Amino acid sequence: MEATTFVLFGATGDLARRKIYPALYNLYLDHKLHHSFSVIGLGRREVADEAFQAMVERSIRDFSRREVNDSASVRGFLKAFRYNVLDVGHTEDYLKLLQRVEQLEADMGSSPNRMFYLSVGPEFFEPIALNIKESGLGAAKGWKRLVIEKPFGHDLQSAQELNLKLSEAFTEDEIFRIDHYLGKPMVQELDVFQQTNPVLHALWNNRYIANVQITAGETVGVEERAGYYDHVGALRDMFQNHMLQLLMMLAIRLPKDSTADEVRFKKKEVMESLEPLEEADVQFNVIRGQYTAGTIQGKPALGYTAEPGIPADSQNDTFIAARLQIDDPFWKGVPFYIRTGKRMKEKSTRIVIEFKEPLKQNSSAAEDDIPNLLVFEISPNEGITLQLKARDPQHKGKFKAMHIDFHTSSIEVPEAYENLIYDALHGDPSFFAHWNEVELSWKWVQPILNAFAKNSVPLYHYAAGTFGPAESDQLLAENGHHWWLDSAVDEESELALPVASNF
Ligand SMILES: NC(=O)C1=CN([C@@H]2O[C@H](COP(=O)(O)OP(=O)(O)OC[C@H]3O[C@@H](n4cnc5c(N)ncnc54)[C@H](OP(=O)(O)O)[C@@H]3O)[C@@H](O)[C@H]2O)C=CC1
Ligand SMILES: O=C1O[C@H](COP(=O)(O)O)[C@@H](O)[C@H](O)[C@H]1O
Repeated sequence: MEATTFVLFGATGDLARRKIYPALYNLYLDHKLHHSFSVIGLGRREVADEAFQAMVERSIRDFSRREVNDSASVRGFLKAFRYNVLDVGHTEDYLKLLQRVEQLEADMGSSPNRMFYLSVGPEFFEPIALNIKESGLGAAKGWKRLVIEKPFGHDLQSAQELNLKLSEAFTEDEIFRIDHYLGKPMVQELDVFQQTNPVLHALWNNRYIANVQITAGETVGVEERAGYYDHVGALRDMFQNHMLQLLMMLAIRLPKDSTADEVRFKKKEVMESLEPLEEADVQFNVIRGQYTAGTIQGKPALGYTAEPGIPADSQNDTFIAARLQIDDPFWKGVPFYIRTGKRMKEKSTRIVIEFKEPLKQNSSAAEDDIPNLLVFEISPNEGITLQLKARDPQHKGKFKAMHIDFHTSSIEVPEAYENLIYDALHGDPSFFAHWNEVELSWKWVQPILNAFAKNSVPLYHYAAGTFGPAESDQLLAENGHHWWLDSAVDEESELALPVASNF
């Protein structure tokens, strides 16, 4: 890794405190940062370097996955941090920043490699990129990179406009669009499992797979983000980016040791093969939901429209489930079911692959209740479970579920932001969203946005603490399928996902 100046816009914000500083600290502890690595934090408020370092220290104490108890390490880490006042719209602030960056590079004797991280509201992405160009901050001899947070646009047109503007200041190779789901370790493993394991490689197609189910359930509601969330909804907040990225990562078929370019090319192919949804067909393939009052883990939860800051007549989607089809030789005929929602029964992101059962049509209904599944637990717990249908030795003629399990402990596993920041520092774009993917995702989602905007799709309600509206079950039932493992939290179920002993 080369010496780098990490220029952080939005250094006093929530994301920086909760994710970016803890990630940098863990990279530092793992000796994954260059000894000349330095950070210049930016924001409008006046903060002295020492006060900024104290803020960073608080953040790592509050949010690092590892205990912070070695004061020498903490001091060594904090030495890298400085702060400058910068208002996004003030061109003179960029010139002051340039002076400071150049001075720092000269003091450190390091090459002018600059990573600009935009941890600010999306309305600032464009002016910042253009000011970086015009101030000369982006004109040094070393490399420059732009790391940009979501949301990347509000719809297809705004995303295209934003991309055009950014490309005036940065080339595609220099833009690293963060989708933090791509940084989750289990997501980064998906292509490896499929490429390197001959069993999985052989089964990864429509001959053996009946359907794929991708769920990202959250127990939280809108929290303090009512203003943002009510204009965005589950479709833009989670589905267009994180959920479609999970679909791409699962569906790509890669040769061994693929390059970043190959990964991105294959992901683009998946998106191009996704059967488009006409606006008139949205109602048949997409379920729009909104939570009402309910109970989550024994605690009462307000309904969405009773949340502070949400209009009483809001039609916003807090849940979405969709049925998608990939029209390529590997996946044709395999439905991909995707759902995500707030205020659901459990916090869990997982992918469930249900295998076909050749003899199913001849078997009894009871036997049909035990499918052969491969489950990738992505977060907050991480693991893989293979559920096999087995004979029940205690009940002759009956079957039961047998589980083969692997789980990891969250302390050992790097946080998504550690992986992503490390990759961006190394210039590895494999786990960042290429513009092609982002544009194709918006294209696929646009008819749904249109249908929602016209209210031509029903808004179904679900009680907080459930798995979403009953209509989402119906969506799968139409194809003879069933959301598996919803019953994982139901102790009486035979399909209970075993709790890993080493968590
Ligand atoms: N928070 C999260 O968990 C996540 C956030 N994101 C994205 O990350 C980005 C940042 O989010 P978050 O940290 O929550 O936002 P916050 O509102 O907490 O922080 C915003 C930051 O921007 C700075 N800022 C605001 N206005 C200006 C301005 N005119 N000039 C310079 N700096 C300014 C603020 O500093 P000051 O007030 O000192 O100017 C502050 O540091 C957003 O794009 C968000 O969508 C993405 C995923 C998760
Ligand atoms: O990007 C977002 O993701 C979080 C969920 O992330 P996770 O890593 O906890 O699964 C979601 O709460 C938020 O609304 C969304 O903007």
